[in-house]
Amino acid sequence: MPQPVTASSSALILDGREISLEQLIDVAEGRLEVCLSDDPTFRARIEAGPALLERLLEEEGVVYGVTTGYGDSVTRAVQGADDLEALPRHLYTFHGCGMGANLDVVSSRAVVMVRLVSLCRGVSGVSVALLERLTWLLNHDILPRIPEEGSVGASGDLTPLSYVAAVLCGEREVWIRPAADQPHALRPTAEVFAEHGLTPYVLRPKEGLALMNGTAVMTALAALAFSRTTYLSRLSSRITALVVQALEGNPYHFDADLFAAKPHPGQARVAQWLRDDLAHPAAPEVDATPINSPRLQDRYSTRCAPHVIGVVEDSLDWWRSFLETELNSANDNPLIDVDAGKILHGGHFYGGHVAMVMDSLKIAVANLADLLDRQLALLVDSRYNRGLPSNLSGATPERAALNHGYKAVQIGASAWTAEALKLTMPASVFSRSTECHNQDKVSMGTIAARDALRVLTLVEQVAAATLHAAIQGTEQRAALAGETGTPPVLAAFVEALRHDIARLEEDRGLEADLRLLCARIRERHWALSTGEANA
Ligand SMILES: N[C@@H](Cc1ccc(O)cc1)C(=O)O
Repeated sequence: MPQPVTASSSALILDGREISLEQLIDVAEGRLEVCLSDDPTFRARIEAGPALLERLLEEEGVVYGVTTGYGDSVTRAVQGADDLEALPRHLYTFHGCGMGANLDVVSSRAVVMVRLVSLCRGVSGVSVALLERLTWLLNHDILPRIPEEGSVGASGDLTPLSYVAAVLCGEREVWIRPAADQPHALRPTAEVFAEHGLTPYVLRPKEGLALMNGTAVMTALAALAFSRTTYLSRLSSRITALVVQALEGNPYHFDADLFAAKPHPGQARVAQWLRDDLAHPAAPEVDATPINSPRLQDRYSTRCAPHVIGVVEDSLDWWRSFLETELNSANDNPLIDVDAGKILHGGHFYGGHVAMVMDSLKIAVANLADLLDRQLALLVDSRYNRGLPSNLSGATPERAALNHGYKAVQIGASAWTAEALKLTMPASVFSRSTECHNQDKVSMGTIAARDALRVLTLVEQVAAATLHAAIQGTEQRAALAGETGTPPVLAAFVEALRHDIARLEEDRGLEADLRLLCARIRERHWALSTGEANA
């Protein structure tokens, strides 16, 4: 029996209470351990579920998935102690048909954590021993290998979650670090358990369904996508400020009075960030000279940036609300309501809310790529960039003919943007009737979440490309404008970036720079809020 980790200040105590998306991400990214509460009330509440089931079985009651076949096979009775014990084993076994790439280690951790949080609600009929096994996996950083394809997102994520159930029972493979300083590698679960003196877990009636018949994979992936989106949205605002600065754009497009007239709060927040970054608090009054700005109106990719990025910012609250409700819900079937003394048969494994969040998030995020790609197009084109070199080449005038600066980077950004936009097709509208028409309306939430993550990767690449060019453009503008110079927040940011990437003078391949910038974005390297120091 694995020993529970004792609570330490850095451990998140799980006792059936709600957790936030941020806490989930901290666990997934390995910053936070979890600890199952030893509060007797919590443990008694959990144990009451399997006890009620046992009682029902003794009285020969009928419970879906415990004394019946699964799904459409509900009409087949399963009887006899041996068959009742074998049933959950069959469930994960016949679902062992996952395909596609394996989820990475962070995603696998998130999946295990999301399932654990849900089962801790105490209405899924699992034992404390099963919760302890899941906790043990997380704290030993031993994680199931989970192939990412094969879920229709209602009946939850049956096939990918079968890999969690099978691992608890000592089967299939786990990710484990060979040594503390080495990356995770795959090994047979049985071998790893033997080394830890851990016997395979034997699932009790209903525990297979409780583990698999829920939305943990899509919710875990969605939480990771949400987290990446919050940073990308803020970074897109910073990049926009650099582009406005490099293009000598009109900073008064972000005036506070202007945004008070159309007061979407997230959009107003982006305008505020732009005002702070550009150090332009307010537009001048009409009788001041010069009127407003030498260029009255910029193109939409800068003038309307708060309106594009604002859609992301204003959606964060409802995305969070859907995802946190799903994360903290019991989403399997049937539920065991001990207080009411009821077995409740329903369809909480239907991941429609996650699907909706992911379909809309990927559309809003792909629009960030489109915005940044248009900004990059203005930067590199000497017809629009107000005196900056063609393709922002940093070469000396004598070598200008030979050098092509950001030409290929811009072509790359166009390709990544097109690919991101192409992936915005909603997944949730592609329901298929399946499993002999028992699952005749499904959510496709897991596909939506996987799409969203791919879109995010592409948009982060576009952000890296535009950022690289934008700091080059900002420096070139400063050189042209002389002492009027770069606003302090932007100057500090450019300086921080110059620790990582050199100015582009003579042509050079920028793959390594772009990969480094993408990694920096993923690790939220720069503190972007006004007033915070840059990393
Ligand atoms: N979620 C299904 C159960 C199910 C489980 C496994 C399956 O292979 C199919 C269906 C239901 O409750 O109706």
